[in-house]
Parts: sequence; C-alpha cells; structure tokens
Amino acid sequence: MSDILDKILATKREEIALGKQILTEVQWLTKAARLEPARGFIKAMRAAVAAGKPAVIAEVKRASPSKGILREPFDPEAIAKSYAEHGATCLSVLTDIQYFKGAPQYLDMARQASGLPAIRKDFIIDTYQVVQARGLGADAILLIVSALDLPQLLELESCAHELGMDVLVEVHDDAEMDIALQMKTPLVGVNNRNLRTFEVSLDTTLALRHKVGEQHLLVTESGITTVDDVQRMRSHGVHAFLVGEAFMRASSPGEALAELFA
Ligand SMILES: O=C(O)c1ccccc1NCC(=O)[C@H](O)[C@H](O)COP(=O)(O)O
Repeated sequence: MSDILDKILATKREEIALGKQILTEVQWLTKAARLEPARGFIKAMRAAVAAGKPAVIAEVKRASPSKGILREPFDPEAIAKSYAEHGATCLSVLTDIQYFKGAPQYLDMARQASGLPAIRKDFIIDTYQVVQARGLGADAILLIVSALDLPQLLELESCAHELGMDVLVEVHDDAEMDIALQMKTPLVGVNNRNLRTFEVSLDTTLALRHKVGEQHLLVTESGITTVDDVQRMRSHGVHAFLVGEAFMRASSPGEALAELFA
C-alpha cells in the first residue's frame, strides 16, 4: 500500500515533468550562474560546534503531513529574521507546496531576510531539482536515503557540489546510515521521525550516533521540543539540531529558539 513518502515522491515526479516544460534545467543553470556564490552551510555549522555552541538549523515550515497547519498567518521573512536575531546557525526552508504548504520563493525571501545559509528542504530525486535549488538561491540541499539508491545519491551529491552547494544526507536506520557514509558529504542527519509512519523517537539518533566518526557532523532532526531533549542530545555528544514545529507554534520563533538552546 502506498504510504505518504511514496505519495510525495509520485507528486515530485509530476512536478519535475511539468517544471521542465516551464523552465528547462539549462535555463535554471543560467539563473544560478547570475547569483552570488552559495553561503557555506557546513562551514557555519562547524564553526558553531567548534565554538562550543549548539549548531541550530531553524526550520521555516508552515504545515506538515503529520500535524497539519503549524502556523497561520505565515510570514517567512519575519520568521527568518527572528531566527537570525536569536542565534540560529542556518535555515531549513520547506519549498514543497502540496504537503507542507511551502513555496519555492520562500527560500530566497528567508535567506535575504536573515543573512544565513539556507537549505532547500524538499524531496529531491532529480538533478533538475538540484539545479533549480541553486537557481532559487539554496546554499545546500537535503538528500533522503529512503527515497534514493546509492548511485542516485552520488549523482545528486556531485551535481550539488559542482554548483557549490553543501549536502545534508538524511537517514533513519542502520542500513541507511551505511549508505550515507559512502557519500562525500560530512553532514549526516538522523531523522527521529519515521517518514512512513510518522512515529518519532529521539532514541533513533542515540542508537546511530556511534556509527559517525570525528570527520562527520551529526545532526539530530525532528521531535526536539524541550530543554531536556537538547541536554540529552548534548550529553551524548550530539551538538547539531534541526528544529521546526517547536518554533513554528511559538508566537516568536526566535525567542523560542533562544529559550530552547539557552
Ligand atoms: O514533518 C512531517 O510530518 C513529515 C512528514 C513526511 C516527511 C517529512 C516530514 N518532515 C520533515 C522533517 O524532517 C521535519 O520537518 C524536520 O526534521 C523538523 O521536525 P520537527 O522539529 O519535528 O518539526
């Protein structure tokens, strides 16, 4: 039976086919070539951790398949500015329209308003979307191991690197981690949420953290909501975080970030 991840990936295939009729990969490449170079996403994350601080990827997320609408009215520029003013390291911007009520243009809006490096948070399965990501202003892309095989991951990663972008590779279990570790990127995210069942457990990160060596930077993703969650992760040597919902439900996302990581 088709689950939500399969549905999202089917939608992406349709969007890519349609997108190519509107603006070709070459046209996106031309757009990308006119932009300033990508900001160093991994560099910013590493600098925060080297300074003894948590590296926080703050997410700009209007809605989600598991929780519905998280924030309305939704002002991506104000949210991104608030994050930057309260110590976020980087941004994660949902560009998916159908399932997360995001938009491609939110990426540049949030990036310009904050001055921070931003990752395009979407379901990337084709080089078309990678080139498009750079053309939209992305500094990094997300690649999800459960959506791709190793040759696809390597091809998309290489395309991102050629365009000067960083890659966050996302895993959820041991087998996926083994695949991610065959890639070049040192930035590995463990999603505590099972994207097929929506079940969330922070134990997912703790079970997989030993597999990641010193040369990698491990990011714990999803379900981080309390100061205790943050302390638990940090006491186990996990210093990089990706947080969305906890900030989106707060009246001031930036103040919520400062409180969570005080
Ligand atoms: O958030 C969802 O419901 C979801 C469903 C299906 C695929 C992906 C999904 N979320 C993407 C994410 O990984 C999260 O947005 C991100 O890690 C932040 O999580 P949270 O802090 O729990 O909002």
